[in-house]
Amino acid sequence: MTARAAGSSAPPALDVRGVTVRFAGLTALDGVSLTVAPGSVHALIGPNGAGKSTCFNVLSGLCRPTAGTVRLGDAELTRLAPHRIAALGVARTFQNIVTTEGTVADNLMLGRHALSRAGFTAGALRLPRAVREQRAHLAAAREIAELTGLAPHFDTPVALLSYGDRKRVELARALCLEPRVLLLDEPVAGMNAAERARTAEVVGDVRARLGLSVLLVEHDMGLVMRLADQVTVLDFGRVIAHGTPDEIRRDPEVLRAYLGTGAPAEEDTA
Ligand SMILES: Nc1ncnc2c1ncn2[C@@H]1O[C@H](COP(=O)(O)OP(=O)(O)OP(=O)(O)O)[C@@H](O)[C@H]1O
Repeated sequence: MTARAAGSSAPPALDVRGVTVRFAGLTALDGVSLTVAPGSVHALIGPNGAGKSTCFNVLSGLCRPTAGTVRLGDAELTRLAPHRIAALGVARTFQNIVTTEGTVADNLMLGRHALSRAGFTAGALRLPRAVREQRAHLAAAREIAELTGLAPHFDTPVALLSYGDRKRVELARALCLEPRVLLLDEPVAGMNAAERARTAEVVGDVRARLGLSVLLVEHDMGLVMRLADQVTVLDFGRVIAHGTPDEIRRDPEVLRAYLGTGAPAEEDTA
């Protein structure tokens, strides 16, 4: 795999400082700070409406914060356009988007598009440089397919895959950007127990093999507790707790925040 994905050097820390987002009178995020340590899995949890998706939207450039900063190492990400944030090594998946078009290979090659250097004209004319580059991208896409368990389906139309596999195509497509930080928005939402367990395994493998950092939004507490090194808890746009999964499980503020929406009980992802 190419240099950035090989994990030869640890990714820089993703540092979120005092981020506030207001939507016409509603404060969706209120001075949120958290740091995703290099190479760690960091979970962002909280009841419905707590601000998790808004936080992801700020980190990926879809939403401009009213105040605060986001940095990846020395690079300032605050208010950059989404494609510039992706180019700096932050890739994301979306909660509700599940691919239905093209083959697995087509989708992964779309993920490689941002890394193409040869340009459209050179590609269309099949100039040698463009052909070589295309071959290298295809090889990288195959490696990602292997890592995410999609290799047997590489040439299969995604419409024919199970829901769990289709959601993993999204994860694989984000990985094709060779990110240093991966933002996973509810990667197991809607999956059955077997699919959730498989995805948890894939995320663990991805982190171990590629050495990237993962920020994870997920309602499945079993998955969070199993994968996360650190957990930040949001409630009504504010950070109410931060710690290891064990500390979070016992935190009275967290238990209080979840009362009425169901305590953060662990679902079975084993
Ligand atoms: N574009 C928007 N305009 C106005 N309000 C918004 C907008 N996006 C989010 N909100 C509000 O901001 C708050 C935080 O929403 P957000 O979607 O970030 O929460 P969440 O923690 O991701 O919730 P869930 O777990 O249900 O996905 C909610 O009150 C929501 O209604």
